[in-house]
Amino acid sequence: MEKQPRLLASQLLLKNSLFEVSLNRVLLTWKEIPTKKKRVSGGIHHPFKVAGPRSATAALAWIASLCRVNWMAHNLASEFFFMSWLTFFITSQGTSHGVSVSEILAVRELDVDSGRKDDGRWQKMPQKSTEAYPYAFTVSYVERAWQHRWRCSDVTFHCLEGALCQQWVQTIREQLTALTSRPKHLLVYINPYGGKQQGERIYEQKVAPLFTLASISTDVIVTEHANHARDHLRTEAELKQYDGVVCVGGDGMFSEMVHGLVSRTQRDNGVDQNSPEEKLVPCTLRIGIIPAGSTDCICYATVGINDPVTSALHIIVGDAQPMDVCSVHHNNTFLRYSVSLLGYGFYGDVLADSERKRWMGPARYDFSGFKTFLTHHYYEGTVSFLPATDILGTPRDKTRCRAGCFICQHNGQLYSEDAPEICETDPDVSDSEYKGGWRVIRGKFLAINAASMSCACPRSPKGLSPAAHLADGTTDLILVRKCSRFNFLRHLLRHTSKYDQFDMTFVEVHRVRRFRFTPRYCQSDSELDLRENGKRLFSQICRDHPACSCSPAYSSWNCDGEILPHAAIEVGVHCQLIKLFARGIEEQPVFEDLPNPCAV
Ligand SMILES: CCCCCCCCCCCCC/C=C/[C@@H](O)[C@H](COP(=O)(O)O)NC(=O)CCCCCCCCCCCCCCC
Ligand SMILES: Nc1ncnc2c1ncn2[C@@H]1O[C@H](COP(=O)(O)OP(=O)(O)O)[C@@H](O)[C@H]1O
Ligand SMILES: [Ca+2]
Repeated sequence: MEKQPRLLASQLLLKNSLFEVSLNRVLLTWKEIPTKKKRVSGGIHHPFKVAGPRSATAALAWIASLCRVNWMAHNLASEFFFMSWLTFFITSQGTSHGVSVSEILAVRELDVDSGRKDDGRWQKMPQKSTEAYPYAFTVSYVERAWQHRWRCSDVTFHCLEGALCQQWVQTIREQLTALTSRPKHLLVYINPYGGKQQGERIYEQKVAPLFTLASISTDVIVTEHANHARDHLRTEAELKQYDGVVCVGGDGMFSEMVHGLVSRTQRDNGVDQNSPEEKLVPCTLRIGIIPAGSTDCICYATVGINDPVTSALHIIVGDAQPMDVCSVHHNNTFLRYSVSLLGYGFYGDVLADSERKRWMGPARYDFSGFKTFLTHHYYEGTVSFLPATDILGTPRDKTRCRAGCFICQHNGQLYSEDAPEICETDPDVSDSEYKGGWRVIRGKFLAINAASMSCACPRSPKGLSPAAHLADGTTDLILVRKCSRFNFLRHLLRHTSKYDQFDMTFVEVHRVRRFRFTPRYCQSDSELDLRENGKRLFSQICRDHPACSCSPAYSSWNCDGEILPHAAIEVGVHCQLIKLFARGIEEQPVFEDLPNPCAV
């Protein structure tokens, strides 16, 4: 018979019950061995959950309170998850449990006599176990909680013999060492001023202990100024010694990481970033995000929640999620990269206004959003784009980009083969033209948004473009034409409800590979300075068009939370240029007889 050194099956004691514990290459399982003497009395017996309700009454009260909170928040998705969790809770009944080896975080021996684990933590041991089964080891593993949150759980097994205990610990450690995708050494940048200015505290209290538990060593840099992390990554950091880089902050901080890493990779490979047509070289190091910012949309859209512990656990287990990156150029000069939102008009104006109100923290976006909504400016210009017609998926799909997304895999392969550009015609659109596969649209726009991913965030859990994909090599170009304030409000509100924000006459959406924007009153490059010329043009336009609503000539581009210095830009998508320590949003169980709230 073939020898399987990693396979163990032992009778171990767990909370005063005997369990058969086994381990193979993919799963650690423990199953209660029924004994006639043993009788579970009083409520639901649930020996595995370390942090959870201890009796049936407590459990029901806990679930009821959470459901109530969810109901108040109108968050149906979380309720469905709770129902499925409840199913597990009742059916598990304390008899069997399984944990994927890939989700084991650590294993350590327990010094039963002193009640101390070998990592120095103290724990009270049950009296009976210590007498009969004097050796013990603890396995820490990932447990799924509500709304895509992950938590670290512990389970402690007791053994009759020391040798058996050691064999278990050693075998599990071997299994973990064999997981080559896990990082061992990380470079961490903390923005102490992001979001509510809690970055350092979040890292020290919630993340560092988990990294220590998982034997991950770190070099930590607390940034001293904006672009500190970007410049350090681009020029100084000795990247060879790290398995990944991590930022603690918001989307702006993540953007710094992307710029540092992508620029460094291009420089090392002799690629000129200033050429818009240049094929960029993908980065090998993965980026982790510990959310501590204002919007946290990258984290929310790649993990499903902006929760520091969840993100830390995704880093520890060594997840990898490829992501598209847009390059933004102006007149053959590189400006910036974007991974989430490129927004002209509404989102550009919101950002420009909110920058002056940083002291308000994350609420600045709501304040400036309200103000910008009231000003109701529109902007004239020409958008030309190259539709992505040869790929799977459209922006109006009901399917969503989720962990293991088939569309991202399929289109990713297609892009690596340099798919040809396809020319299409659409006679229905009167103000559009076609030039060599490019489509040209002129008009007055309240907003021009390009979403390379859904841009889901706590403000809009389905995002700006709910069907956008993280790694399909395209961006969804959303054009919101001039309309009444009431209609624009309806459009905005639909971002927060199940209704389709694109199903409105003044909104169109295209899945594109490249696009360009030229404002109507575009000046030659030398004289185009938004801030200086803006006021002059504003009055000129108003003189020329007395009936207009006094909109200025230019807005600014919001590029992942940074203002771009030019309005005329050219954008290209680079498929799967970077990788994150994430796996995409995991599907939550859906009950067949009920509508899936995530799918509307
Ligand atoms: C009426 C409610 C309307 C809600 C509409 C919400 C749509 C939200 C989509 C947000 C997409 C966010 C994309 C991410 C951008 C970030 O890269 C970037 C930087 O993030 P960081 O500061 O964490 O570094 N964040 C941003 O640019 C912030 C954009 C946030 C826009 C919030 C807009 C709120 C609008 C409120 C309008 C209120 C109208 C009320 C009328 C009665
Ligand atoms: N030490 C620092 N001092 C000032 N600004 C910083 C520092 N470190 C990073 N930044 C900048 O702060 C901006 C906001 O950071 P971010 O972490 O995204 O928070 P938020 O989500 O609140 O905007 C980013 O543009 C980043 O470049
Ligand atoms: Ca994409």
